[in-house]
Amino acid sequence: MNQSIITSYNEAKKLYAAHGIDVEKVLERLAQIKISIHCWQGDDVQGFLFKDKELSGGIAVTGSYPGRAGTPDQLRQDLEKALSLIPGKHKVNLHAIYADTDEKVDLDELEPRHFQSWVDWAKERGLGLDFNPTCFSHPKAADGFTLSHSDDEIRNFWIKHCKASRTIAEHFGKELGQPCVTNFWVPDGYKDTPVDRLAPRVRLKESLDEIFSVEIDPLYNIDAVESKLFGIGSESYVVGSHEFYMGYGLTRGKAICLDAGHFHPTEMISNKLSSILMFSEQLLLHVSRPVRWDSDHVVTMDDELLEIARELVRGDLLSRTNIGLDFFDGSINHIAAWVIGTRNTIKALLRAMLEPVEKLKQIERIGDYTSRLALVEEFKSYPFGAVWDYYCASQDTPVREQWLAEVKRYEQEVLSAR
Ligand SMILES: C[C@H](O)[C@H](O)[C@@H](O)C(=O)CO
Ligand SMILES: [Mn+2]
Repeated sequence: MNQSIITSYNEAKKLYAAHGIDVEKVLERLAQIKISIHCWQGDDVQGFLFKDKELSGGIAVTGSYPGRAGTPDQLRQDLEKALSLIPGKHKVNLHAIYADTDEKVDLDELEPRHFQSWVDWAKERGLGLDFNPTCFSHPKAADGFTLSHSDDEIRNFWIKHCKASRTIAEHFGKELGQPCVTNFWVPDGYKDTPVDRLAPRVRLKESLDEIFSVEIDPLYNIDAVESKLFGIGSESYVVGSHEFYMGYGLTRGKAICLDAGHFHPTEMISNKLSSILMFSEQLLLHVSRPVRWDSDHVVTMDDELLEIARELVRGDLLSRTNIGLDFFDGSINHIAAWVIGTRNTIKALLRAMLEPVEKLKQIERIGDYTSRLALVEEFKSYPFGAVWDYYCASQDTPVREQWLAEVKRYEQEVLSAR
């Protein structure tokens, strides 16, 4: 390792040690944290099951940056490149439309064998897999309703798909020796104000109860349910609102998924974590970045990211929180997007771990808000960057922006040939 990285790290260690922070222990802890890296950033949420299907469900990818993955092999190759530039051991998050098969198979007929190549790949690389049923980009979701559809035939199709998804997830968990988190998100909602808000919610509840009626060992699969405030075409009403899934998750023992982009623009998910985890065993996060709306921008080191990380660290919530990413930016290099968003998420956790949490809590308890503000502000410019550089180097990943040259080289040699 470069001597200047070691020298800076040792100096930083002394500054943190003066506040009782053991940097080596922090790095050991950081290395245990898995981020669930979403495959869909790699191909603008296209998937492989249905060729040339329009993305639907009220979500949108803008931009047409060249080189997106067009086959499962390309997507895995790109993920490997991204993973080689991100410190730590992580998980990859798949959607059902990423099945790797030549068969003509619909969503309700998917089986674990259609994902065997992903399992083999993950096993070989020591990665975990997470999963999502895909309740969009399909003719049976064309009118914007799936699990809460008023037509039983359509609703049953989606119930079957979600059941199949849990069987696939269970297989992932068994094969990979770590639980697969299966996240249920449906786009169902109305563009304009509905007359009956209740009936679709009753149907969604019934569909979910039917899906979850099959017991699966949590050693293999953990279910999560994701709410949303609005989508494109569901501006006035979303069936699976935050209140709906809070109630559903808490009464059914399901993890609640909080997506940072699924709330009012000034409503932050960081302020929800300690409340939800007081009553729920587990939580799933979709770390994303809304810009004016649920725009799924690449995660940057903004105030909210740091606040999410602080909440997880200060409340000792990390062991019960599954951290997933959810952004899709088609205007920049797809691999760079993964690397920037994932490195930022890990770096924010490191920053949070390098704060004198116990000391700050004690100061707050005795009402010394002056010292609280002073210390929190001073710690913002403590040398966490030196610790981050050391961590990246010690994990055999590029230090600072060195990863960018590698992405550019890969773009020249691999992506530009697609
Ligand atoms: C593709 C994902 O499932 C999707 O982004 C979902 O998680 C979501 O956040 C929809 O807005
Ligand atoms: Mn999401």
